[in-house]
Amino acid sequence: MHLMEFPREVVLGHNLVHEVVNVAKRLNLESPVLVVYGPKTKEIAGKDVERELKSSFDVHSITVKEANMKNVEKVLGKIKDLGIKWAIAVGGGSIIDITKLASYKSGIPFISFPTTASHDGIASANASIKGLEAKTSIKARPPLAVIADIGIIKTAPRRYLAAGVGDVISNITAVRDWKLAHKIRGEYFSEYAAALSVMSAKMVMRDAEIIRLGEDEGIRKVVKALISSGVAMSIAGSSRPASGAEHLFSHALDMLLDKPALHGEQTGIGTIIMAYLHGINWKKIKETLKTVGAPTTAYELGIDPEIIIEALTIAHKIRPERYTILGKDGLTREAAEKAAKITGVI
Ligand SMILES: NC(=O)C1=CN([C@@H]2O[C@H](COP(=O)(O)OP(=O)(O)OC[C@H]3O[C@@H](n4cnc5c(N)ncnc54)[C@H](OP(=O)(O)O)[C@@H]3O)[C@@H](O)[C@H]2O)C=CC1
Ligand SMILES: O=C(CO)COP(=O)(O)O
Ligand SMILES: [Zn+2]
Repeated sequence: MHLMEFPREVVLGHNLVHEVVNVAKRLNLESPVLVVYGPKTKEIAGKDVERELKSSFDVHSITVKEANMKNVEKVLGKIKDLGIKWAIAVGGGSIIDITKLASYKSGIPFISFPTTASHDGIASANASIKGLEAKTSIKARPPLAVIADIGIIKTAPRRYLAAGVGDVISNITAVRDWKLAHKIRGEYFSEYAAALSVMSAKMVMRDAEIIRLGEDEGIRKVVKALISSGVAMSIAGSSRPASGAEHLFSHALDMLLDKPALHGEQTGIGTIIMAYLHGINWKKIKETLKTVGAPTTAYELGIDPEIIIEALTIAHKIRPERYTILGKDGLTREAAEKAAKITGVI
């Protein structure tokens, strides 16, 4: 059986803190609600969401930070102890993932209230939690609703919007890898999921000049692309349409570094290199990332070139069941260095 679940409502616009109660009421959500935020996102929007909800619901809140199992358990504990009926995640990818997994494990719905446009987990059904045996995302459920306030997302440093482009542009190489796995390994391939995923990437590439400005129009475009990318993953029933070898490279960096760069920054650079390996137009990908202000070199990423090479050589081991351009044996050190040098990443 292949169950596809999607958000019931996606609200995109301005001053949406006031809209949270209306959305919750339309979805027949009841008290008590748990608001989940991080230390920063509490100040950015969390407290306001909490205040607004208090007019109609019994409200509890919790501050968490890193997306690890300890924090998921903390949120789960609150949900169980307080008999929470639904949750709302106000934050970046980490806060959304913690809430997504806790809500899935406890069987309650959650609303996604992103404060950045930096990742395509906003509307997706999977959660990335660190410290698990799986170094990649695991299955959960998508949010019941997404409320994306452009004014709030605009307050995030520009770096986050550029990272969002890096996460969406990954779809180009992810779908190439998926097609390869379909041809070579007979893996299930969804034309619809692949088409939606590639379209999202192509649209941000086309609109890079608008996105670069960091104004409302560009933010809207990135948010829509991130949501579409999440929907493509739900259609596929896995992160396949949005995660190929470029994501394996990013996961490898996460393993090797105490302080990795932003997820989307790393996947963007991974896309340049994997596009080169696929023999497609990697220069166009690099140009798009440059245009939106995303890093395109190890130096800009703040990562030692040696670590880039190492990540490229170990990436294929991270999710061996997902066939990619890296093949079963991965890149030799020489091949990794060459690919990184030719593309100007190191
Ligand atoms: N589930 C999925 O399908 C996917 C999941 N991911 C995951 O998402 C995570 C990456 O998300 P990302 O958003 O890049 O990073 P984080 O969620 O880790 O956020 C990084 C920092 O940005 C802060 N922040 C959030 N919003 C704002 C704002 N408006 N202004 C200023 N600072 C802000 C956060 O604050 P605070 O400290 O308050 O939290 C945090 O300190 C990774 O763990 C990745 O694996 C990525 C793609 C897909
Ligand atoms: O980040 C993701 C999609 O953008 C999720 O990918 P993974 O399943 O590789 O963690
Ligand atoms: Zn990603």
